[in-house]
Amino acid sequence: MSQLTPVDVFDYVVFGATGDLTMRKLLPALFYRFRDGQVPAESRIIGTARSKLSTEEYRGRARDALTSFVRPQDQDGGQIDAFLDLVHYASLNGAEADSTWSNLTDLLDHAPADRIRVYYLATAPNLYGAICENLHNHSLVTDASRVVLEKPIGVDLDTANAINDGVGRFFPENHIFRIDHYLGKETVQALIALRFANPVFERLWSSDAIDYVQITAAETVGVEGRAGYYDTSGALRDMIQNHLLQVLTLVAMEPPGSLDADLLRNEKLKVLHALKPIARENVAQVAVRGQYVRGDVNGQTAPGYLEDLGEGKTSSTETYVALKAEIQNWRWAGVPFYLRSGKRLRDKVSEVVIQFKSAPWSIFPAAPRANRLIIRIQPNEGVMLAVSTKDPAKPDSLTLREADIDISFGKAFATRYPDAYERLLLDAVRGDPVLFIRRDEVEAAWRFVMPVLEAWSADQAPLESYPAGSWGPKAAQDLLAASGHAWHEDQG
Ligand SMILES: NC(=O)C1=CN([C@@H]2O[C@H](COP(=O)(O)OP(=O)(O)OC[C@H]3O[C@@H](n4cnc5c(N)ncnc54)[C@H](OP(=O)(O)O)[C@@H]3O)[C@@H](O)[C@H]2O)C=CC1
Ligand SMILES: O=C1O[C@H](COP(=O)(O)O)[C@@H](O)[C@H](O)[C@H]1O
Repeated sequence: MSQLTPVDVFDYVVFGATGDLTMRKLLPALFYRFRDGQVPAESRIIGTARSKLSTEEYRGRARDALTSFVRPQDQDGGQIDAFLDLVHYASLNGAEADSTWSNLTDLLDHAPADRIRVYYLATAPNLYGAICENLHNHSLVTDASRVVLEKPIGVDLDTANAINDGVGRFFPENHIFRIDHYLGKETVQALIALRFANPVFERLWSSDAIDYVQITAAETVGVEGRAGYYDTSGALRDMIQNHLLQVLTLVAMEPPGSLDADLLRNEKLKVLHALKPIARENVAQVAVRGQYVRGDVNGQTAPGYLEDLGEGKTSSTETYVALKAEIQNWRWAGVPFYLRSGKRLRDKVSEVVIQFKSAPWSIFPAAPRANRLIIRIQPNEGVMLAVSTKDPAKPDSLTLREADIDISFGKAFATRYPDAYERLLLDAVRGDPVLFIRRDEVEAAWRFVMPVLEAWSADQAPLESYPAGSWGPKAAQDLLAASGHAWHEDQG
């Protein structure tokens, strides 16, 4: 069983409690932490949404969600019943001042004033400001209250600022927890450990030894049931502005003075500030956008994006992005960071590839391949270092062959990998913001991607197509080939 830090009794109030995120991620995550003994018995999980449901009806929905999204081997009936006893429901429209707020206040007024209260906003982000204002006006924001904001924080810099201003009027910054679930992934945190607990890597971690870096989040799924949201977003907003830039900051940041949340986030922010601004007129040279068309995924024909949207729909929303980022500082000058993310690609894989430079001179008949460090975020979590070694199949010569020093976390640590939300949901209860995004980080990330969004909305760069089940448009290979580089899967 996992070793978890005890937390105080809390009330977790989820706005958007009937939605996909709550059902698929939040309730299962809270259930796992309850099962593992971290949730004190007097705590409550209070769902709210406009749907008129009784607590019993909501518990029925929550039970269905747990049955669908908790691993069968973890579905202990007694534990699920005990967990559901903590669940309550209050029907209300969070965006309307005169809605049925008494359904919520009646529940919360029973709790001691100093009980930890987490308001988790899992609704459309344009409601965040109004919900916070209504919480305030109904005297529901106590000193022990915090608010968790789901992504996306806005669709551009201006809307992000409006959301942050709206929430910031009622919650101080240190009570605002902006979630990026990539930071909750064990392997993303393992990246921090790899870099700063192992000086052997840190000594090599710069342009002295590193040629280029690739950060990939590839998915085989399409837009599933979220086409309405996705078509207004696209891959740049959905994945690059947040998850991939966050991973980039962890790869590139200087060692913080400690694991203190602000010291760590200060270092991440410096990386975002050091990103070379992309001029609108250069977008086509450093960024590729694509949209999937009908193709073959694992032997099955998969529809194209427009078919996924529905008959007769047209759209120029990108489902794939590849981007060349550069960091203007002493450590990273001259080292491209290639980011890419897409839907309906060949494999589901999220990884960081550190491509080291070649040896300056080879004494072997065939030059050794440069070393490559791969941090597998998911699946097959682990760290691999590709090294050249003597080929034992050719005993008469010093012929080289590549082999991996392979630490598979699954083999090394026989433990269940918790879903990212488990850690983050309970970190918010503990008031620990280290794995959450500070407002200035959100703004810096938006500032970086804005010229790309603007150029694309003005059609200043082509929208490439790629077959479902491929690795994306050819233009993404060309982006790297222009500098003599190649994506991991093209390296042979
Ligand atoms: N689903 C996912 O995988 C992910 C989602 N997100 C983000 O999480 C948020 C929620 O997403 P998702 O669950 O998919 O969305 P859904 O559309 O499935 O759910 C939205 C929820 O909000 C409720 N709601 C809508 N309006 C109001 C209102 N005025 N007052 C109170 N409740 C309201 C809805 O219930 P009702 O109609 O009954 O009011 C419903 O429970 C979004 O910001 C999304 O971008 C982020 C990452 C992943
Ligand atoms: O935030 C999001 O992330 C998921 C991918 O998450 P992962 O943990 O499976 O890598 C993505 O499917 C979704 O579109 C996006 O909103």
